[in-house]
Amino acid sequence: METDLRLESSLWVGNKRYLAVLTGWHFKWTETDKKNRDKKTVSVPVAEVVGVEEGRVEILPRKSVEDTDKDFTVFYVKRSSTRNSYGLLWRLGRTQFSCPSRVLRDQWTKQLKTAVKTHSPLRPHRLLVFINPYGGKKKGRQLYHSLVAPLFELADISSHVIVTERANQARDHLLKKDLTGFDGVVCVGGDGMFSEILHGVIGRTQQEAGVCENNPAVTLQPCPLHIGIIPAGSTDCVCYATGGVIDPVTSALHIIVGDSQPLDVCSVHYGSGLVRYSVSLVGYGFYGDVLSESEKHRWMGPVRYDYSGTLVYLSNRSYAGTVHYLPADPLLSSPRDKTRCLSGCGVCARSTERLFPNSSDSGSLYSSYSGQLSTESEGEWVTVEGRFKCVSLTCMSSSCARSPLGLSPSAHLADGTGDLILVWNTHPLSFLKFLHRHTNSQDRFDFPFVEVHRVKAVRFCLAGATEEGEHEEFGSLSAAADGGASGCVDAGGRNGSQPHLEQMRNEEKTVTPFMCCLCCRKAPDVSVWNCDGEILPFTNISCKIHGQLVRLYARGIEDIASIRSCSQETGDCCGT
Ligand SMILES: Nc1ncnc2c1ncn2[C@@H]1O[C@H](COP(=O)(O)OP(=O)(O)OP(=O)(O)O)[C@@H](O)[C@H]1O
Ligand SMILES: CCCCCCCCCCCCC/C=C/[C@@H](O)[C@H](CO)NC(=O)CCCCC
Ligand SMILES: [Ca+2]
Repeated sequence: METDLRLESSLWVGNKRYLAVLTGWHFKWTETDKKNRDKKTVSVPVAEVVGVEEGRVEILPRKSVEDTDKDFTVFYVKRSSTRNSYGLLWRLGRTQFSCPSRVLRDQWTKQLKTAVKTHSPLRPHRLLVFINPYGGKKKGRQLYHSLVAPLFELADISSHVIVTERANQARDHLLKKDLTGFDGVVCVGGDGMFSEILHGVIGRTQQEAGVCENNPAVTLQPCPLHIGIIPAGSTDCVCYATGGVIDPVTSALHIIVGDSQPLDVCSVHYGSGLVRYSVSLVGYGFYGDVLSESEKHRWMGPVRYDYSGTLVYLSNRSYAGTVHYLPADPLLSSPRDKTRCLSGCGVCARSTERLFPNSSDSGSLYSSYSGQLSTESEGEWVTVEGRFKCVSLTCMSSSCARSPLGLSPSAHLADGTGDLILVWNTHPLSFLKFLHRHTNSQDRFDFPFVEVHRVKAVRFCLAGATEEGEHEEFGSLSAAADGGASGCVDAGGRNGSQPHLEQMRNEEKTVTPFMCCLCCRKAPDVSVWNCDGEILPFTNISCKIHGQLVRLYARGIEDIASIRSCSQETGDCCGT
């Protein structure tokens, strides 16, 4: 195949002559002088070619085509670093080539298009796009139409766009409507909008596979539809943590080239029911209180979190509880090993082999997934009881602009584990130091009142609450040998009605002390759980991490050093 696709000829860019070569994987052009000596080379991986057009074409600020016989234009990914982010910005590079003849021009465009098809099999052809017009600074619709839609058009992607009119419309659509022909789902919005898509995509997949989501012991079916995120929210934590930048053009280009980043998902259960899924934060205490306070100040927009964070910090609360956790294998990785999960991460790749052992290629999208319960041995549960400032569980680093290394800088996106961070009650100034370290690269776990554990599952109990009943449901992760499909009740999020949870919610309310407001003198005994920015109506919850349950159109955070060393130079840039 390599040899079939090879093409080599002289081409002109402006008034300079280049030797252009298309091998299987790369399209390169090298400037040559009159004595045929090589000067600089531009090399673009074929998988990062966005589009090939006949003539002299521009797409931004608006599309213009000069339909000449001997010219063609190549659009491709061009990288640049950014000052306040860890990842790389992707921009649209563009080079216009002139050929000596029309025949050669047609040969180049045909070969390039074939090479692109061959080397990026996961490129989407048809996408379902949901825009939340009210997310973040309310610019989602404008961002999509001005920056993203022209790129999708250039890449021959057809999209069905739905501007949402209510919360949960996107989730309900994914659960109920015909999704035939779509390769992926794109959300234009923030973490809340992503969460809707996540629930829709996971729920739909389990529904079609006959798997019960309520049972924490069951192995959920990985989702075939990819999810793309065009960031237009307040925190955009999922986008930041999976790419290192918050930038609509970068996200659109990752979607176009069909990048595929697996992501761990945590299911949160109460008793025998699924409550929600989470990818970034399941947090009790400080983060729950900040969220609950910030909901009163939504009108402030993204600064509501800073305002509420200050108020909650000043209220100096801590909460009693018992945390049970199931440690992950300490030989595989550790939350304090000072490594970072970067694009092509070895820890995540080895987890793919462990999670999907019969698959020869992780890119084959779970082709050998059997739907069986995990055979991994369960290990010993550990119990910790005390008073905490906060209890946080995160499946990934949860980095965001506020905290560029996140809650747990060495957490992995796709290793099948989460990091449990326990912050014991401490002096307010010590807690402030801990919080402050989230804004820089100092070790946030290097305090005597902080512990962090890499885990597969967690349970939380209010102090004094009996564990009976609840624990029987979750005591053994491998107990539900029926695959979970039998006797299952409708899971939370499936269609908006959650009758089994509604009843339990009422029961729990009768034993949960009233959550008082900040102006009361007496501090409340009980906090709330923040689950990816949603307040949970339960306190005694169980969580289980599902390795690589979904896939995003992303590739993790690119290591700037290794990209620089690959000596890529690019042509002119027509991105924004
Ligand atoms: N048309 C709509 N009207 C009202 N709410 C909506 C609509 N569409 C979606 N939503 C809901 O709005 C909530 C918040 O949206 P989103 O996540 O996009 O922005 P955000 O809250 O500003 O950002 P972040 O979640 O990153 O902090 C989501 O939970 C989503 O369910
Ligand atoms: C002295 C300076 C103190 C600064 C403290 C900074 C600490 C920042 C930690 C950031 C953790 C982000 C975790 C991500 C949570 C998201 O799933 C969720 C939905 O968007 N956001 C929030 O709940 C919003 C929660 C916002 C919490 C602040
Ligand atoms: Ca993980």
